[in-house]
Amino acid sequence: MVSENGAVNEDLVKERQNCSFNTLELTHLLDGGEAKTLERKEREEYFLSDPAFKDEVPMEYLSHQEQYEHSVRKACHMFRKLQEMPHGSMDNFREPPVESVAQRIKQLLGGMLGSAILKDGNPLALHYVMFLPTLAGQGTVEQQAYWISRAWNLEIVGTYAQTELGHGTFIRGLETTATYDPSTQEFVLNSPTLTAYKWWPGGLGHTANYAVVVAQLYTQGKCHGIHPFIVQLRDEETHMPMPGIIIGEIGAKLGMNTTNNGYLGFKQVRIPRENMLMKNNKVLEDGTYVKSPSDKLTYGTMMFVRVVICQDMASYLSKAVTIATRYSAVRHQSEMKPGAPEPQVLDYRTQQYKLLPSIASVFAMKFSANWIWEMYNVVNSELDQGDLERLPELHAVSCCLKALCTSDAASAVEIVRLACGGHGYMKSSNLPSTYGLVTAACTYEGENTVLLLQTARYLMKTWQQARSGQTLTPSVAYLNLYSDWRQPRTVWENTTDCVIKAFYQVAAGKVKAAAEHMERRAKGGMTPEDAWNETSIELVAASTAHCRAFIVEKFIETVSKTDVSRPLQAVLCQMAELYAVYWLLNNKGDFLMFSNLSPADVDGLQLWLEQLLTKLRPNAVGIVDSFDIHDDILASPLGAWDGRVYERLFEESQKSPLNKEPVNKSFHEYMKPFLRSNL
Ligand SMILES: CCCCCCCC/C=C\CCCC(=O)SCCNC(=O)CCNC(=O)[C@H](O)C(C)(C)COP(=O)(O)OP(=O)(O)OC[C@H]1O[C@@H](n2cnc3c(N)ncnc32)[C@H](O)[C@@H]1OP(=O)(O)O
Ligand SMILES: Cc1cc2nc3c(=O)[nH]c(=O)nc-3n(C[C@H](O)[C@H](O)[C@H](O)COP(=O)(O)OP(=O)(O)OC[C@H]3O[C@@H](n4cnc5c(N)ncnc54)[C@H](O)[C@@H]3O)c2cc1C
Repeated sequence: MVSENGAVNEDLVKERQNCSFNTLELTHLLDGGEAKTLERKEREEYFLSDPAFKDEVPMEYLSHQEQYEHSVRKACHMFRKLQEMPHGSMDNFREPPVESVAQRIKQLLGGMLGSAILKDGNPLALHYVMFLPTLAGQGTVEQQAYWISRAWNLEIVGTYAQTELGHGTFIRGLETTATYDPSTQEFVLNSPTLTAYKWWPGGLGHTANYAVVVAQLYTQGKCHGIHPFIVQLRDEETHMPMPGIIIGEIGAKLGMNTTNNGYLGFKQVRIPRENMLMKNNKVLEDGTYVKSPSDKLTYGTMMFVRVVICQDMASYLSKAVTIATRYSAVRHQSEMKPGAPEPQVLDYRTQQYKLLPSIASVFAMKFSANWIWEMYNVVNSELDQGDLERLPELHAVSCCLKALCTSDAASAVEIVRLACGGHGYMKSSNLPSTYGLVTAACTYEGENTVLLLQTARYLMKTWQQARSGQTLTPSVAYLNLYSDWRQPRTVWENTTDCVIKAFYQVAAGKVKAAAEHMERRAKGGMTPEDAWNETSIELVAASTAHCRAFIVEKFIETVSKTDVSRPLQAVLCQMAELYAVYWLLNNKGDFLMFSNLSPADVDGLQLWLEQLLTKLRPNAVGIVDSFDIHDDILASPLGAWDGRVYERLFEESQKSPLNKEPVNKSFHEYMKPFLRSNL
């Protein structure tokens, strides 16, 4: 079934002919309307048609240093083009406020355009993703006016230096100190130990010349906890490290090798008092400390990034499933029936089970990412008005959503990579590096287990409120409804209403079980902290169940409210059902324990899942086509639109530097003498 002369692969042609809905309609829905699709395509054309972004030699064949140098060149060119972008599509891009344009930055830096231009990470990403948002979120109006305009115009390049060699999660335990000296009105930054060295910040190694540094603030002999400071790291002209700054790159990693993650030590480095970001807490000239209404406002940038990561994961996963689904339509293997032609691997039920729930996950992530982005904006404007009431809820939802979106994306990318057999193991397939980018997000911006435990903390509190009969906010209101799983069981039905209810019953059951087990341990004499630690496996499970219920509900709700044609509505409903039934069956023990599901209902659910796979199979290629991902963004011989998988794989092999000469010199130097010696 190999096409000739560059024609589209015949299998893909048939798949596209058999698609039951209008793929353009779904593209527009996902982009947010036809105009947005056009804008996106214009933007893609503007960047991707530029020869300066083409790699003569694939990045994987370059040295670590060359990879970095190419990435800096491309990143600078990308942001130059951004500044020069023709009027119309990006006209307010040059203007702060930063967060209002964060969505556009996401499109550039994130899993779509960004990863097409800079395949293994962007050395300038932290400047946009964390340095600028921290200036905007933590700086006073005067600080914003000075620093944001310098950063926005790329007169300076910044990063966000929080994590240290000794501490990433426990930020109250950071060791870097910033001690106020009222005689000179300066802060003195110091790294008292090796473990106090900053470790990990993106772009810190050799790219940034400034950083927001998070350090323990000392003034008038007292420590006031961690605060953000702007520190100059390198000379603006020569780029040499400033006096007292010890700086470099941390070394090669599983992925993200061009983000230039760095280390940073301070030897009594002095900065002006005005360099402490003082929107929330302040230090006056005489050293008096003025506290803000909540210390947690200092954590605002982390919250912002956790929210945007969800969207980013949807982008990476949509690429991976597009590659694997198109490949599975083109790939033929084995015999389903004796003597019959080799079927497309997409026709194997097990292959459908790998691909279709992963495709459904893209929608689930997109819809919940949109929801949390809106909530973030609303709560953030409330915070600006001094109303902190919904901050804990936003923190709880953003923590668990970040954790589930990243861990689901990492598992699904690996599942679909394996679904491509040997070819998925090739770097050129782009699946290994996509995995590297996605799995990193399980750790950065809050390690996932730790974040799930943050949500659990909130759930334990709301559980106590539910028990005392208080009304709860919408995201946890189910705890009032389903607090007793021993209530009489009703009949199970294979309907979305019954399924949503069951997900919430499971979440409530797990929250209750964790709370009771913790209480029992405390009553038995354990300290609350020990009881928490002993119960933490169940606490993580409760948080996960809470978040899964929420994602399932948002998916089903969004699909049912979406105004689209009937054929598309049918496909979206099937996707939402598949997502729900897949996760239900994967955790059936929980559902048997806490919901109306009984063992006799499980066969029916399995059948429902299989029926959904059958219904969705003919539309698999159509759905991933609707993601409308440019071939240069997919960057994979397995996933290109035309399906010329084998020709492209062969072309890619020719780029190996080893194939430049028929005999490698190692033959003469080592092999030949060795072989001769054996004669
Ligand atoms: C452009 C699009 C592409 C995006 C892709 C980005 C690519 C860029 C690549 C990489 C960037 C990565 C950058 C980083 O990793 S920066 C470093 C991030 N570090 C972390 O996230 C550290 C994680 N640790 C923490 O957040 C915290 O330490 C903690 C685990 C939450 C614990 O904090 P702490 O010990 O102070 O708090 P307590 O546990 O005692 O809790 C105290 C109460 O505060 C509440 N809390 C905690 N955090 C927050 C918050 N952010 N907002 C609001 N409230 C918060 C907590 O719930 C407690 O409340 P309670 O009422 O129970 O007392
Ligand atoms: C690719 C990448 C980019 C990064 N970029 C930046 C950056 O730009 N700026 C920056 O400041 N940082 C950055 N980081 C650091 C990142 O934020 C931290 O790695 C992350 O917060 C986790 O901290 P840790 O590495 O110290 O892990 P640890 O906290 O040491 O985690 C190790 C293990 O301990 C467990 N653990 C820790 N605490 C608890 C607890 N309370 N309860 C239960 N279990 C616990 C964790 O679950 C985990 O299993 C980056 C990291 C990566 C991987």
